[in-house]
Amino acid sequence: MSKRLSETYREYFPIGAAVTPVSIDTHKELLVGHFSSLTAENQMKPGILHPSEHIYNFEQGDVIADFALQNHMLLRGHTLVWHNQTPEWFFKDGGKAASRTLALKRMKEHIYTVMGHYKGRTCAWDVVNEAIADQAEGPALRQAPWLTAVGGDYIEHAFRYAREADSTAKLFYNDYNECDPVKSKKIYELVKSLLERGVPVDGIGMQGHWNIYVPELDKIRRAIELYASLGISLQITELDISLFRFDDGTAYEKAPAELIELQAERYGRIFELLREYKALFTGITFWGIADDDTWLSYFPFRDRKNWPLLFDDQHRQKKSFENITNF
Ligand SMILES: Oc1ccccc1CN[C@@H]1C=C[C@@H](O)[C@H](O)[C@H]1O
Repeated sequence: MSKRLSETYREYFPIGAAVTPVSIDTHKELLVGHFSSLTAENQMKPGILHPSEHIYNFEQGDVIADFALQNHMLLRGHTLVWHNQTPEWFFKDGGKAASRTLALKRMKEHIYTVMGHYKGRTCAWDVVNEAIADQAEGPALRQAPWLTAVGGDYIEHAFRYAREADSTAKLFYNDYNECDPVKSKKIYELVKSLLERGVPVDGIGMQGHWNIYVPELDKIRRAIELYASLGISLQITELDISLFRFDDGTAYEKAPAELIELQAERYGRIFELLREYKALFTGITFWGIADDDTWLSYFPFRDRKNWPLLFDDQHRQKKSFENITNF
């Protein structure tokens, strides 16, 4: 019997995957065999859940939540307050911009309704996603509709509403490029200031959209140590290891063997590091299940094939899988 990923990591942390209502069917064998936590890749975001003020669509999210329940898996909620995949109606009032009061009322109602619907089935929520600007210079917070409508305290309100809505779920601040020395300091300062004001943040989600070159291991280590110094839990929430640097538009028909080898080495080293910090991590989630099911074949370049995960296009275990399970 080949190794089962989640069994191998039973003493370390739950191993999860981002799924869709389609992939829980097409990749069921891999999911049930190797993963113990699920995240809805898109089906629990405002754009799908709450397309207009008085309409909620829980059907797709429920398919994923039901699958997690039936297969005794954890479920991470992703995400409540974000600058992307969030309908414009949240920020409009007739022909003008919604007031701060109206925007906060809608945020509260969204969070209460969505978290209320999944209460008892979600172990954690990415309450706020990607609030920090990537630019080294300028304001710490990225320009975002919630920032424009509410002001800089939109993040604090989101977490307070979330705690009121579901006191059992762990509440995460989630972001990418989270190991960049400049951005990690800004994430740290944001969460530190929230905690100092008694805002209920339970953890930091390090998305982990990495590649075979960067971030270097010492940058990952420094970010882990920096965030851990806040005394909150950590999760890798969207792990994939691209074969390309972010803005490299190179394309291949088939994954070059030497890059797959580099990727396997990289996965091995990264999981060695994560195991070293197992006391800090409460979950490691991959952003997809197998290479035939990755958003990176469509981002940042449309229809440019990528092979960032542990299982290949035919759902076979890659060298990366072996390198993180043989230790
Ligand atoms: O790695 C990035 C680079 C630029 C923008 C966003 C990201 C990551 N952003 C993530 C990726 C995919 C979405 O499905 C997730 O909800 C989002 O959190």
